[in-house]
Amino acid sequence: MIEIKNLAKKFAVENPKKLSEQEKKDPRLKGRFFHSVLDVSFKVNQGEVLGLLGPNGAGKTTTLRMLSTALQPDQGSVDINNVNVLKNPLLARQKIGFLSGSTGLYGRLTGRENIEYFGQLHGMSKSGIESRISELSTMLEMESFLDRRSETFSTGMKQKTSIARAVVHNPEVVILDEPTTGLDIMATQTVLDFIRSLKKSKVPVIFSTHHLGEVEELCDRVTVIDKGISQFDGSLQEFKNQAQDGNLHGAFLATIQQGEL
Ligand SMILES: Nc1ncnc2c1ncn2[C@@H]1O[C@H](COP(=O)(O)OP(=O)(O)OP(=O)(O)O)[C@@H](O)[C@H]1O
Repeated sequence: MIEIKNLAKKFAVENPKKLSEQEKKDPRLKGRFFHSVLDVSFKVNQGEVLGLLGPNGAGKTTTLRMLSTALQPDQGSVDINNVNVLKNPLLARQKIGFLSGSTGLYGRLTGRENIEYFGQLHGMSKSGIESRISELSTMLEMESFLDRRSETFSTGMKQKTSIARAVVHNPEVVILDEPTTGLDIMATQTVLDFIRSLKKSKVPVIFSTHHLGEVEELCDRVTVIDKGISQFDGSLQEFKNQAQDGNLHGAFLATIQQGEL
């Protein structure tokens, strides 16, 4: 189980002129600081998949980066199976598999070598890494390109390799930042099937997305972040109930409108 309580993160604004017009009008801009995340809380149980939704700039990536310990929160707590992971980032990295939107692969290494390298960083044995790569390459349909240099990869091949690399150490929780962005229909389906298989093996998954179809297909729980605040956190059915006709687009818009009242 992973529980996030009252996370907050602000960034110093180095050059106010560089802010977008939208950010200049955003109530989260207070003096020299932009409060990207003000108050985000949610919870995912064993074997549940949580979809993190929100408009552009809502604070989803900042939240996920705090969960993965890439960013230190100003406030709040992250517990995985009742262990406060923020107090122990090394333990957190063992427990969490994180796919960030911007992780680059080492172009001169093959797909396999990229994944192996991360397995080594996690202290896995050679044979453990080998059998895990074989398992992941089947699940993510990577066999045909696994031994090619990753600089030659398509977007889909890169993404599959990045996902395999993120979960090579069999993490207790998997966090994916927009895992299907830029992927074609086949690659998207493979990634969604992979999330489904994590769910089957009871690994909680948190993923951000702008695709409501993916939420309908996969998610048990939904959290909607708007302007740095979790405006909704509940089951998929509770989320659907936000709209009179149970339509996810309607539920999303109703949640955002409620937050603006
Ligand atoms: N390092 C930083 N310094 C200053 N501002 C930042 C920093 N990182 C994020 N922000 C700002 O915080 C806000 C939230 O950004 P974030 O990337 O978390 O949004 P998001 O919900 O993931 O958006 P999207 O759906 O567009 O990916 C944005 O206005 C962004 O410009």
